Amino acid sequence: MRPELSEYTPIYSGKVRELYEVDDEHLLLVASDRISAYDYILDTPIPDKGRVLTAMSVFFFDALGVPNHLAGPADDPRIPDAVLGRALVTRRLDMVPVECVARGYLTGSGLKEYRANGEVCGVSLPAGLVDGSRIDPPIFTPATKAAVGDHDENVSFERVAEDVGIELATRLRDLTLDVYARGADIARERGIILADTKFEFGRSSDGDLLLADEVLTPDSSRYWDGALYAPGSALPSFDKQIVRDWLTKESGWSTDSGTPPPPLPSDVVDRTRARYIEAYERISGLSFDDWPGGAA
Ligand SMILES: N#Cc1c(N)ncnc1-c1cnn(CCN2CCOCC2)c1
Repeated sequence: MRPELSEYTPIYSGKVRELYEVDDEHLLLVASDRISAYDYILDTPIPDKGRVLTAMSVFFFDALGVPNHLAGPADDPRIPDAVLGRALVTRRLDMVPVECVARGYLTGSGLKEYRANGEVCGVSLPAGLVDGSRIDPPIFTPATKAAVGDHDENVSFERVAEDVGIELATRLRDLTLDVYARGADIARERGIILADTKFEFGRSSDGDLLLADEVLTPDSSRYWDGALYAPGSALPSFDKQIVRDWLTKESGWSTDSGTPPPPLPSDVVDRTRARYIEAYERISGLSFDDWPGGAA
C-alpha cells in the first residue's frame, strides 16, 4: 500500500517541480506536467511530461556513474500512486547554493554576455562567434540561484570561490564539465546536441559531494536536433519549439503583449508530448511504455 502525497510535508514549490519531506533523511522530488515558455507557466499541461523527464534523469543518473542523491528506484514503495513515475525518493543533502552550468555552445544569456564584452562568466571567448557557435572546450558558467520567477545571475568562477571556497569551487567546475561531456557524448551518438545544461550538487551527512536535483533533462538543458543544427541559423529547441512556434506564429499572442499566453490546442499538446517521448527514447534507447505510472 503506497502512502498518500498528503502524508508528506511540502518544502519547496518551483515553476514545474515540487519537493516534499519523506522523513529526516529523505525527500520526494516531484516533476509536474507543467511547461514553461517565454518565462510563463502555460495554462495547458503536457500529459506525461513529468514522467518523461523523471525517466531521463534516472537514465542519466545510471549512465553517468556519478555519485548522486537518488535513494530508491522509480517504483520505490514510498512514492504515492498519484505521482508514481514522475517522482523520486532522494537523500536529503546540504545543497551547494550554485547553479552549475556547462556550455558547449554559445546561446541564450551566454550569447548576450559575449556580445556585450567578449566573455561569459569571466571566461574570454574568441572573436566572431555567433548564436549557436561551438565552444570548444566547453566552459563552466555558474549562476547564483534566483528567487522563484527571477532569472539566475551569471557569475564568475572567482565569485563562486569567494562564496564556497576555492577547493569546492574547483571540484564543482571539474565535475560539471566532466558530467556535461559525458552527457553530450551520449546525446551526440544519438544525433542530438546537448548545447548546455545546469547541475546542482549537495553534500551528504558523510561530507560526500553528490549530483542532485534533475539531471540532463530538457528543462535543465538545451537540446537541439543535430540534423537541423547550423551556427548562426535558427536553433529550434528539441522539445519546446512546437509550442514556441504556435504561440508566436499561429495563436495571435506576442511575447511583448504583456499578457499570459493562450491555452494550447490539443494537436500542439499531442505533438509536444510525442517530442518529449522521442527525446527520451532516442537518448536512452529504452521504451517509455516500460516506465512506471501513467494512465491506469
Ligand atoms: N534535489 C535536491 C535536494 C536534495 N537532494 N536535498 C536537499 N535539498 C534539495 C533541494 C532543495 N531545493 N533544491 C533546488 C531545486 N529544486 C528541486 C525541486 O524542485 C524545485 C527546485 C534542491
